[in-house]
Amino acid sequence: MSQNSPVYPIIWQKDSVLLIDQTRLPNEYSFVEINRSEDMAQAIKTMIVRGAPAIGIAAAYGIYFGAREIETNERQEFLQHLESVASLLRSTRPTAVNLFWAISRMLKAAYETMGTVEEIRETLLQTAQAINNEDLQTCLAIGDNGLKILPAYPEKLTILTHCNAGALATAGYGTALGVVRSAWKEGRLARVYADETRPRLQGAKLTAWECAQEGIPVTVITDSMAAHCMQQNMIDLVVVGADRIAANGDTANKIGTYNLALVARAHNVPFYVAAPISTIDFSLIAGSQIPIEERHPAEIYQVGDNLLTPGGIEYYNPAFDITPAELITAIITENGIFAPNELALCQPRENIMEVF
Ligand SMILES: CSC[C@@H](O)[C@@H](O)C(=O)COP(=O)(O)O
Repeated sequence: MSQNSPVYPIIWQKDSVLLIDQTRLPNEYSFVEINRSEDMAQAIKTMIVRGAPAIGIAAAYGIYFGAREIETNERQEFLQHLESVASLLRSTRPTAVNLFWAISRMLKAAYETMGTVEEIRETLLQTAQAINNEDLQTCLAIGDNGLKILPAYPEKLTILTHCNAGALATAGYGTALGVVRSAWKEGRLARVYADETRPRLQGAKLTAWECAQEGIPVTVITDSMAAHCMQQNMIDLVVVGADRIAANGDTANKIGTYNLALVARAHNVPFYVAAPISTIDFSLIAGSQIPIEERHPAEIYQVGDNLLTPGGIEYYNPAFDITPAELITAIITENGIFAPNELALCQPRENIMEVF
């Protein structure tokens, strides 16, 4: 199995969590210490921690912090309090299903522990740590599975990716960037092209930073340059992450992913999604049912203190879009590679979404 990358965005230490502050990268590599559920909810909302698997892990620790915040030995009162912490954490970001998946798994662990409140707290800590550790293993497996698609392509590949689906967006290593890392380690990667990813620039700031850390050759382009690069035969394949995949394979990912998939189809460039099975929402028949987060328009009109647009105008700032399954070549998971219309074969680890 592949070796890990050195970037861990969520670190458990003694009785708090250290988050890499992703709003400050690449200019500053610093950590924020969190030990309260409300602060964890705020960190997810403000994108100190971001990326579908990472916000799931962060929310799991948030539930554990919530469990420490109530002084009671009464089981029912304790579980009720956990439910309200869960509601707060669920309200932070609507699109990435890993958030809801992780919270459900935490609540299930609490309900199924028949011991004292203190024993439930201990179970919750262990469950949060398990979610974190498992995600790292999952990403390594996705990276390894990604290698299986490479024989069909040139010896030295150029891969285009969008947003940041790297170590920073997961427990470590990454999903789409995990495939890139594995290809690099196998000597199969010539270069990765990173879309800058307007408006929050996760590609320019985070993906480029991660690649630079490990010496992976990276070229940042603006989102509007992808079609030109494909027309010039500069791109062998596209690999992106996902925030939520419906049962029919329609995939929600960072805004601009759909454009990229259309452009890739127009140029016969294969378009892969790399994601853990916890990102598949088998309760949704199609992508049209996936809730799309809308964020503050300042993300569009303001950079630092500079205003980019005139006053008195309107904005629309959806943070994600839906790529229809028919534009996706295949979905790379920890359990193997699946055609988007064959997702039922990948066997969800547990269909927890239906339990709660
Ligand atoms: C492995 S992360 C996959 C996705 O979460 C990623 O591509 C993405 O869209 C992240 O969006 P963000 O708004 O930065 O949380």
